[in-house]
Amino acid sequence: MTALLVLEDGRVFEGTPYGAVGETLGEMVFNTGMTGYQETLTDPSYHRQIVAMTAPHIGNTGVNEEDPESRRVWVAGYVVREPARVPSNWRSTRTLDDYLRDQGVVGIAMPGTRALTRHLRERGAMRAGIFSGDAAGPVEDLVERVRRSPGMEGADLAREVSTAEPYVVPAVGRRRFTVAAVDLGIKAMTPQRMAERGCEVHVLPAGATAADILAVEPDGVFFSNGPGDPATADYAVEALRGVLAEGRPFFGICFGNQILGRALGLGTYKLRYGHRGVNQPVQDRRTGKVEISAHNHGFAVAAPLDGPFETPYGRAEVSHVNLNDDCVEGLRLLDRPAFSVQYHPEAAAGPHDAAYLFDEFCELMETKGGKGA
Ligand SMILES: NC(=O)CC[C@H](N)C(=O)O
Repeated sequence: MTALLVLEDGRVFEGTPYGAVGETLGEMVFNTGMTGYQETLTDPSYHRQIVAMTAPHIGNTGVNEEDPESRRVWVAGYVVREPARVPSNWRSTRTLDDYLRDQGVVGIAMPGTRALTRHLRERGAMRAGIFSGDAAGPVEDLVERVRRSPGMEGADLAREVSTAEPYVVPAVGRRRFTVAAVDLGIKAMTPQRMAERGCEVHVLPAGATAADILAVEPDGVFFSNGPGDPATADYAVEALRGVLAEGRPFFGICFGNQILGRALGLGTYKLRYGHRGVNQPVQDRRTGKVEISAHNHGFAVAAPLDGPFETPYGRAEVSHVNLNDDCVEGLRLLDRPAFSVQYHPEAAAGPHDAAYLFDEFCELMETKGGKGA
């Protein structure tokens, strides 16, 4: 059986079905990680995106019960070059193909993942569709279907993936801090990394207001990663402004960094094809040290790179930059206890170079947060 990957600019790739058979639409992006495919599939930030893996062999270690970052697979579709024929790992309970089929994720295995990646690097991320079985038809019709689907700019998605109800992740060992974490698409490893450092993490739905957040009486506040266009998340910006006005310690990751940028009055913009993978070089501008880091973002904050700038909450600066493209990778307030990064210090499949940022959040809570240790 044939499967087709159709891009909005009319480019078509042929392959065979992988996972579920049928039709899916989404934004076409690529991920360069050599490892961590389960974490990628279950990262809520990939909601409404079709993800192509550039690593040529996917599924080698099968699927286990421990690595998912959330309750389900979120990618809208999955593109691989060659699926593993004989998955093998002591933790594996089934094959990736089975798992994708079970979760209803339409995918394609195709020889052209390298050509696809080069195309996206030149033309930028774009809308796409995978069609197989009864869904495959005349290519002109499929291109039309893709062109009629919604794009990522202007997409308000965080509330679609967030928890409906608040829940608590208990501290491992003695509780040192109470953290209010707003789930804009949070990954399981994030509260886990905080819990390991003695944080009791109260995870709140995306729509939480400043009053809801402060009602937890937190030592610190956290805003998570999440899908969609940060320019749409006015509710989160407003909630964060309330938190900053109170002077509570704040840490944000990815979408959380973009929301901090917006709360400071900065704009966000769409990158041509974004950063998705586990080997992006980010420089900490305080120390000059370079971290190899995990990324998943298609948007970025526009901020001055040439030194501190004024915001309604005092001075701020760009704390981290990406050495590949000078993109803003972190923000820090100089007069209040708040900072954020565009990349992923929790990185479950690694690398762990940026894990120190969780320690910095704990230090802020200890010195500026009231209750402390
Ligand atoms: N992982 C994230 O939080 C991604 C943030 C945002 N959706 C982006 O693509 O830039």
